[in-house]
Amino acid sequence: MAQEFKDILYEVGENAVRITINRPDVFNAFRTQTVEELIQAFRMADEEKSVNTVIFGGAGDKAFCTGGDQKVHLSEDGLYGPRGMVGLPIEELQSAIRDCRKVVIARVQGFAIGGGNVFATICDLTIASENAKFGQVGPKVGSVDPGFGTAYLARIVGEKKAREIWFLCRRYSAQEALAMGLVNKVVAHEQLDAECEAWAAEINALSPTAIAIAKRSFNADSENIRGISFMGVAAVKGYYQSEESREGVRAFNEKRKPDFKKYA
Ligand SMILES: CC(C)(COP(=O)(O)OP(=O)(O)OC[C@H]1O[C@@H](n2cnc3c(N)ncnc32)[C@H](O)[C@@H]1OP(=O)(O)O)[C@@H](O)C(=O)NCCC(=O)NCCSC(=O)c1cc(O)c2ccccc2c1O
Repeated sequence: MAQEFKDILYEVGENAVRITINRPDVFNAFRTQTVEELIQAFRMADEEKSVNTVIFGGAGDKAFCTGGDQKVHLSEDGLYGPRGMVGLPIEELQSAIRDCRKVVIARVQGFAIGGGNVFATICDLTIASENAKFGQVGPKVGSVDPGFGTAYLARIVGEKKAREIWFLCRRYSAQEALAMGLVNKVVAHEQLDAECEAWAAEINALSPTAIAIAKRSFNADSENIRGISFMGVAAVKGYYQSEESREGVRAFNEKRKPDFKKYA
C-alpha cells in the first residue's frame, strides 16, 4: 500500500527517491507532523533498492526550507508540539538523514534558513539555484541548533565563517555559499532539476555498497556531534521556555525587531 503523507511528498523516480517538504505557504517551515513524516520518509528511502540517491527539496519557488514553523512556536509552553525535547524530534530527523545509506542531495531554491540551512549543511551534497539564499536566524528569533547546525557547519565552512554565520545572522547568496564550501554546484534556476537528476544518474551507476560504506566512513569522523546534539537540545528546551526566547518568536510573528537588551 502506498504511504500517505500530509506535509511532504515521497516519490521513487528512475534515478532517485524524491523527498519534498510540501508547505510552500509557510516557506516550507516544519512542524511536528512534517518532522515525523520526514523521519519515516528517510527510513523508507534507506530501504529502497532501486536507487543510490535521495533528492531532498522544498515545494514552490520561494524556499527550500526556513526551519521551525514560527506560527506553531507561539504556543503556551514555548515548544513546537507534543514530541521529543522541543516538541518536534529535529535531532532524530538529522540522524535519519545521516543514517540513510543513500547519497542525500539537497536541492536548494530560494531560502535555506534556520533549520533549513542545517538540512542543507548535513545533506551529503548540495546543488543550488542561483536564486538560493542561505543563512542562520537562531539568535534573531530565540533559537539555536546545538549540534550539527553549529559544530558540523564549522567542519564544512571553517570555524571563523561558521561563527560569523551564527553571530551575525546574515544572508548569503548561492555564489557566496559555493565559495565557502556549503554548496557543490550553482546552476540557473531552470536547470536545477536537470542538474540534480544528472548527479543522481551518475551516482546510480556506482556500487551501492561502496557508496553506503563511504558515507558511514565520512560520518564516523563527526559522529560525536550526534551526542552533543541530543544533550544540547535539552538545553534548548529550557531556552524555549524562557521569556528571552519567547520574545524572539513573538517579534518574528509580530514583524518587529526583538528586544533582547535586558537579557545580556
Ligand atoms: C525566510 C525569511 C528570511 C524571508 O524573509 P522575507 O522578508 O523575504 O519574507 P517574510 O519574513 O515576510 O516571510 C514571508 C512569509 O513566510 C512566512 N514564514 C517564513 N518563514 C517562516 C517560518 N519559519 N515559520 C512560519 N512562517 C514563516 C512569514 O511569516 C511570511 O508569512 P506572512 O503570512 O506573515 O506574510 C524570513 O521569513 C525568516 O527569517 N523566517 C524565519 C525563519 C525562522 O525563524 N526559522 C526558525 C529558526 S529555528 C529552527 O529552525 C529550529 C527549530 C528547532 O526547534 C530546533 C531544535 C533543535 C535544534 C535546532 C532547531 C532549529 O534550528
